[in-house]
Amino acid sequence: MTQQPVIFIDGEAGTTGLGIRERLSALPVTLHSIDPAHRKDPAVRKDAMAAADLVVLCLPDEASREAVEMANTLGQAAPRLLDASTAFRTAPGWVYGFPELSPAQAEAIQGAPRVSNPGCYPTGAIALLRPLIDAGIMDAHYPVCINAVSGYSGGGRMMIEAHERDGGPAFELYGLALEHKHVSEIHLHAGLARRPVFVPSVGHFAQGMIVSIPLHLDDLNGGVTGEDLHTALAGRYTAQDHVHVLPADPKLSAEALAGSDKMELRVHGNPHTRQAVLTARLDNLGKGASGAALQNIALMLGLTQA
Ligand SMILES: NC(=O)C1=CN([C@@H]2O[C@H](COP(=O)(O)OP(=O)(O)OC[C@H]3O[C@@H](n4cnc5c(N)ncnc54)[C@H](OP(=O)(O)O)[C@@H]3O)[C@@H](O)[C@H]2O)C=CC1
Ligand SMILES: CC(=O)N[C@@H](CCC(=O)OP(=O)(O)O)C(=O)O
Repeated sequence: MTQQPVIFIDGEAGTTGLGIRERLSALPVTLHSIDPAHRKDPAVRKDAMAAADLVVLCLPDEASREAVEMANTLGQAAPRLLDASTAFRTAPGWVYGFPELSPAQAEAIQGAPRVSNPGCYPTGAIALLRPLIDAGIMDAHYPVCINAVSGYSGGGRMMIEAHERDGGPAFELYGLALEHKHVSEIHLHAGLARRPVFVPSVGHFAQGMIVSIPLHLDDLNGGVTGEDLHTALAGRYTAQDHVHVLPADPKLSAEALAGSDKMELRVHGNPHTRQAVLTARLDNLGKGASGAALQNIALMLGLTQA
């Protein structure tokens, strides 16, 4: 009998770590767990890293950087790494773990020693923008503005506790200093030349997300219509299991995909006003975090999800 690959989730008890652990039953792998009482003990974590083929880091950014340093000290015995934090998403030497990014990306992830799992908001924004820029429909200098709303689980354990214990706020804009940690990731991987304006928000619901991007069609190239945008997106994702391009819907609830690892893209165009709104709907904990991590784990280990 061939041995199953061994996975260690550093941060297994956190929101993202738990989501990945639950999903691992869909893959033929062995999970190497450590005693939760020792979850921050460097010696115990280093031994677990040495025992693993793949380590999934589900830690705050600074702890992720320290974990990578720890893995580096293992030299030849260092495991492959998948990092769920923001720390390495634009870093040289890391492959961006969004398999649908381009036709070559899944293969790049398969062979990569270090993969960064995308952010939840960037997953939606990049999925909408990158195909339009690659197709020459949107100029890379287009002044992109991105609005988004997330469920409170996106803020991790602290925000979950604040909402579930104290009950609010019902809806809150944040990131209004326009320096949200996801902007550089969107800027780079969407292929934009100009820094986008990004306005995130959080609502009093646990899971779900909508990313929306308003467009003036006359400022795109070639007199395009909403149908042209739909065709460009649909053509790009036709063979993808996790990304679906659907007809416009006059109303979208952010919670509809809670518990799912899929993402829905739509183009809401108005031919009279020559305007459109692109939307991506996903679960911030699904395709926005743990579901995407599972896709990357399967690719990196050459496994098929059950
Ligand atoms: N929640 C989300 O929607 C998403 C989160 N992410 C990213 O995933 C990462 C984890 O986030 P999330 O799961 O939400 O966070 P949580 O706060 O829910 O979990 C983080 C876990 O890491 C543990 N931890 C903290 N510091 C260390 C350390 N030095 N050594 C070992 N363990 C440590 C924490 O333990 P303790 O609680 O005891 O401190 C906790 O169990 C973050 O980088 C986040 O940005 C990515 C996509 C979406
Ligand atoms: C609602 C909320 O607070 N969301 C988080 C983003 C979720 C997250 O942690 O994103 P990463 O994938 O980059 O880790 C935030 O805006 O910081």
